[in-house]
Amino acid sequence: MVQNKQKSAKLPRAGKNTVKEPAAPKEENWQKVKIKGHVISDDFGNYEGLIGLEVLKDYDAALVKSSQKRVRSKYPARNSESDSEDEVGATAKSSKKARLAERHAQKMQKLREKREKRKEQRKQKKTKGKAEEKDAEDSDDSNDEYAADRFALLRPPPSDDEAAEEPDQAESSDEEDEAPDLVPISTVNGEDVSAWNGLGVPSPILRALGEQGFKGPTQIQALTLPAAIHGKKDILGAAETGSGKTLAFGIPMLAGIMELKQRNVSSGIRKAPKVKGQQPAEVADDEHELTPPPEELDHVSGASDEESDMEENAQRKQLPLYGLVLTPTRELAVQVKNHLVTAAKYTGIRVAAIFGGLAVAKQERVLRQCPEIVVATPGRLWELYSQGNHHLKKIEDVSFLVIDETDRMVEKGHFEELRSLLKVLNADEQKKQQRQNFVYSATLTLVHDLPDHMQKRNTGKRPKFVKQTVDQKIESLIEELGISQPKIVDITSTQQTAQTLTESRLLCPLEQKDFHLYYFIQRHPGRTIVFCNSIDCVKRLATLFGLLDCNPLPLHANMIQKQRLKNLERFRDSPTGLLIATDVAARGLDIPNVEHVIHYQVPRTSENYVHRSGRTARANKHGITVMFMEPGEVKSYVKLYKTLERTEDLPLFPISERFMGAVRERVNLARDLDKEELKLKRVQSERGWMKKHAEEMDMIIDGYNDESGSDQDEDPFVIERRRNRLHVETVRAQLNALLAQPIFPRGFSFKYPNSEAANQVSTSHTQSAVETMKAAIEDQKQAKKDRNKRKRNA
Ligand SMILES: Nc1ncnc2c1ncn2[C@@H]1O[C@H](COP(=O)(O)OP(=O)(O)OP(=O)(O)O)[C@@H](O)[C@H]1O
Repeated sequence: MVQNKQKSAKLPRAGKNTVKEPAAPKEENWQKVKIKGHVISDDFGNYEGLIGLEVLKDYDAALVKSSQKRVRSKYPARNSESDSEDEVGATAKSSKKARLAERHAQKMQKLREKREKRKEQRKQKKTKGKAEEKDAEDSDDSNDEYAADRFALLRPPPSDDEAAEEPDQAESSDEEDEAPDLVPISTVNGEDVSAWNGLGVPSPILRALGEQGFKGPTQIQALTLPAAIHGKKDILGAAETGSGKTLAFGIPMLAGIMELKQRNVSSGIRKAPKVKGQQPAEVADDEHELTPPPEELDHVSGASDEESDMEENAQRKQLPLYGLVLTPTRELAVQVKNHLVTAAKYTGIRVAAIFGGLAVAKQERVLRQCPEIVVATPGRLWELYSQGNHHLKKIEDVSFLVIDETDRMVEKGHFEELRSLLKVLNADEQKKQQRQNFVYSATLTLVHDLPDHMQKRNTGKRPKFVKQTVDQKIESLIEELGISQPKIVDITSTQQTAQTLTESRLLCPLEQKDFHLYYFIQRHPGRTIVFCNSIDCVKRLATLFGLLDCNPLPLHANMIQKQRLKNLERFRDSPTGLLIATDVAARGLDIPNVEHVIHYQVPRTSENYVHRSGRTARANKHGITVMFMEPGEVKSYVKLYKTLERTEDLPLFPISERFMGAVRERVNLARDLDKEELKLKRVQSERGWMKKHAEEMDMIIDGYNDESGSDQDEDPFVIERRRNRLHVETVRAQLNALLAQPIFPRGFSFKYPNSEAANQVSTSHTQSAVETMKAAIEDQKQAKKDRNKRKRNA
């Protein structure tokens, strides 16, 4: 249903790196064209025939763009500032109810006029071009190659003077009421945001995006928004870390909720498949009184001025829960909630986060407000749901389900509660079909080699076990989650990590890892996350680097939740912050300007490597990752390297031995201090224990009961404690004296030998870690070329 010329051009297929930039439209003259591939009918879209195009697996975005221009001319761009001024003025003049009623009456009047006009036009058209139309349809139908469900009628939205459309579509013009939300706005605060137009982003959301400085969609957003907003399709999206996946599901969910509210429907963004003799659960009512646009509802606090608390509670109990977002970690739940709140600023949609570690009573209070979107970790959600929480009971009817970091969430042995939740969510087939699902992760399409024990059993001609393909992985996800007909967008590169990330590794014996870490932090100050494989390792490093005055902020699952969130806040606030964390911080956390990610230990899985590394180099910024490897970790590194389909070893991060002496001295002193402090604590706690028991038994033991006794000096415990304390103070004084001196003097510049290059790499104190590494990579390349040249000449 595109023009003949476009028909012959191959439409891009969604798939690994296959989604291409759209070509410019060639002709404006639209007509029916057959399209190969699956076409989903447009249920609730506002761009009429366009939707057919947008929901196509292989749709051509160029066509959408050409139509978009027409839409703009129909709804000329508004100046958002002057609009908002008008609105303020209007609010001052009339009461809210009167204004809404007036607006509604105007809309209905317009709608009636339009319908009349269309009917008139249709009549005229029918008598004129009946013969022509029939011919065209006959020729289409006679072609057996295309089944009926593979057709879509695509045409630009009608302008006032244009011929009319298909009767059934004209009859369903109640959806035109939603058009004003899609009126494209071109500027927000003087910034051009027109790049968002045509994707279906309602203007209140666009306004909030513009205020955040998001001038246009990221690639994953551009590729998924039309199918999600217009086509109401389930989305399975894989894109690199930091590429804007949160808004790729957040925007369609908010847009969908706005639409449901306008239609005054509490659930079911999609029409349920028709079953003979059965009415769909909820049908949008043509003549239903429109709910006020969300931005005009005083959702959170305003309404309570006029209503009593009880009334308000009773009303809120009726408020639907439209969207549910599940995340694997508590910190991610908080972050996603914050992203959604910012994007929903002008929609009046309320969002809450529910997660473990905080008081249940507090979260129940939050839920009593009946937020329209709940972002949650599966454990706490299931706990509250099982207890019969009134608002969470509504998850059975949610219209939008997001499973963020899906591959992690469905991992065997994790998040058992997710399976229970899915059973509840998918219990009713009709509700399941009506729900729109979003499944996103940076490593959704990463597949693993068979584990060693399986490979060993693969003897003989017919292998017993075969590696799962990407398609199989996706199919099993679709089945497990109960998704129907998703649009799959995979734009991850083969290397899986962000294009702007510089990757490197550092080889050193186990006991030297601390030296190298301290060297790195001192040499390249900047916001750094150090990832460890265990909580014990995090604790040890946090103590050691605390003694070295690096102000480390630990983050692991055994910390109390408030402290976890506080440490993240502090890290966010400090430009040279040092976060030492387990993989609890590996996924999804979006902390701006993280410059370095250090894998203190080789990650256990390639997914962890990709996600840990993805805390830097986000949103097209540059960043570096350094993987510390001791000889015992080489095997894990090789496995990781194979899964990530790397063909070249990660380059080595350059270290200057010249400064390592000073580094070792400090780290060793800090280690001593740590040991001595531990000893002192142990002696003290032992003494406390003895004293307590002595008191309980009403006994007097020399040296334990009273320190001021005359024979105290003879007490071996007191003597030992005094000696320890003295030693601790001496070591601390020594360390403090050293720490007062910079290791790398300001203004220095030096050359360090590169283990792979014959020549030396020069650096200066101002050079960042990324620059240092890039220079080293260039040098290593040059050295390799020189070596090959020498070999050829020899
Ligand atoms: N259209 C946009 N323009 C500019 N910045 C954007 C846009 N969309 C999102 N961002 C910003 O990009 C950053 C990364 O986004 P987000 O956290 O959604 O990435 P992600 O793909 O979910 O990453 P991860 O895989 O690590 O979870 C955020 O700071 C977000 O505010």
